[in-house]
Amino acid sequence: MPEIRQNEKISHRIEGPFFIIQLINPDNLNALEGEDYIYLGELLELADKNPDVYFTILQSSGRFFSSGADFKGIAKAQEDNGAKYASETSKWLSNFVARNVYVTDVFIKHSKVLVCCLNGPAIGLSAALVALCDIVYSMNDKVYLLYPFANLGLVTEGGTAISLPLKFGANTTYERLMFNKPFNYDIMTKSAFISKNFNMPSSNTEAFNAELLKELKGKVEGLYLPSCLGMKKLLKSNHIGSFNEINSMEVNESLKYWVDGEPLRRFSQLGSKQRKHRL
Ligand SMILES: CC/C=C/CC(=O)SCCNC(=O)CCNC(=O)[C@H](O)C(C)(C)COP(=O)(O)OP(=O)(O)OC[C@H]1O[C@@H](n2cnc3c(N)ncnc32)[C@H](O)[C@@H]1OP(=O)(O)O
Repeated sequence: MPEIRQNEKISHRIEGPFFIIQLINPDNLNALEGEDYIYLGELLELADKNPDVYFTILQSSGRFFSSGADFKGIAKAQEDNGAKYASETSKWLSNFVARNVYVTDVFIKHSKVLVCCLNGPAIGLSAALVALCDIVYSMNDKVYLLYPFANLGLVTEGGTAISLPLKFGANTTYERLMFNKPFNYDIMTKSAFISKNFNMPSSNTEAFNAELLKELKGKVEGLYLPSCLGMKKLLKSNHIGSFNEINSMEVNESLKYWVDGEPLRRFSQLGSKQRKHRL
């Protein structure tokens, strides 16, 4: 495997045709900073380039899959002033646009089958990446996806302006996004977003990950795996153009919100617990 730097919040390994990526920072509910999302993207690129890999598996740890963008990281970006950037636009192009567009693009164009082991809730950009996966399994019925853009002064990102209507239907998407409500387990099962619920207790994510991987190993036995990649390519071709277009539109639309400063005010309230998401 080609070398890649280490990241203390994300591990990876290869087992047979599976490239397994695991979020390993349960203490802050697997929140990710900008650099972590870039690292995740780089791992996906490694999996993409490896001819022995057919499935990229996303696992997590603890009680949340991921609570999204780390508000401490966003505060750091705000302090990132000095002579480094000529303007607020320049700062947020670097701290937001470039990162978001990159990680979303890597997920959109990924050629291996993307499997998400959803052990718990996912929020924000992380939830957007879950919605870009090809197959999702849940640990139990406590899982949900929350896209709190309306509560944070943001707009859709990570391709959600297209992935959510495609996967959950347009009206459900409008209602959940406009009023900042989670896509809960019932919605996810009604729309067949979740392929199987493993019905395991929330305290046992490692057992869920192990059981799911064992099941996947059984499922791929005897298959001609290049067929899986060929089918993924064809299935993806239905919407790839729209995903690429929306990725660019979303970040460009968001930029003015960052420059205006409303997301920062709201992320800071979230960090100091003056603001909460209604769940
Ligand atoms: C690049 C810009 C892109 C933005 C898109 C996004 O991703 S927007 C989404 C941003 N994320 C959020 O809005 C979620 C924020 N977190 C919460 O609302 C709550 O923590 C929760 C997820 C609803 C869980 O609440 P609960 O009461 O169950 O747990 P705690 O709040 O006590 O959290 C436990 C510890 O984890 C820390 N933490 C949680 N989320 C984040 C986060 N996003 N960033 C940083 N840290 C996070 C939390 O602070 C607690 O740590 P302590 O040290 O114990 O205080």
